Amino acid sequence: MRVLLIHSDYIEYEVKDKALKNPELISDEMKKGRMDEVLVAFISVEKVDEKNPNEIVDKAVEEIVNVAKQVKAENLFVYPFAHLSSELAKPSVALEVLKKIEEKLKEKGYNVGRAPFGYYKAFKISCKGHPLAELSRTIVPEAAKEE
Ligand SMILES: Nc1ncnc2c1ncn2[C@@H]1O[C@H](CO)[C@@H](NC(=O)[C@@H](N)CO)[C@H]1O
Repeated sequence: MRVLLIHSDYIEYEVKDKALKNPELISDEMKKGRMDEVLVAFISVEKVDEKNPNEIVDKAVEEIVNVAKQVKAENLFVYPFAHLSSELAKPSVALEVLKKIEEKLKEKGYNVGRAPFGYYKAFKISCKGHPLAELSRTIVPEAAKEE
């Protein structure tokens, strides 16, 4: 999994078109969204993550929470982003992983938003620009490390 973390004044998105034949079913209210004072996690779920999706979810949650504590962010935003890797997991696995990350972050007490999966989206983001405002993480299942 590849994660790009941007500590932002805000992020806003607008769904434009389907990018998959069967994108996530969404309500009209999910077609646009905005979150302020937010740590945004752009996430590419990778093929190697299919070896142990649950482990990847837990590791990603741990990494995101670590950064959230450092930058004192209480609002988190999970953004499906298929552009951080050339070896993507299949959409069915990726969506489940992203939903579980959202769920577990909420269980830890954060306000969590998530952009719809499987769409082309316009988005605007305002990076805060401090030294920890732009970070990236590569997360790999233990099983893959032994190969
Ligand atoms: N392995 C994966 N990890 C994360 N997101 C993934 C994915 N496979 C599919 N998606 C979602 O489907 C859209 C088309 O690839 C993706 N759309 C995007 O990445 C938008 N930024 C528009 O390009 C994304 O919503």
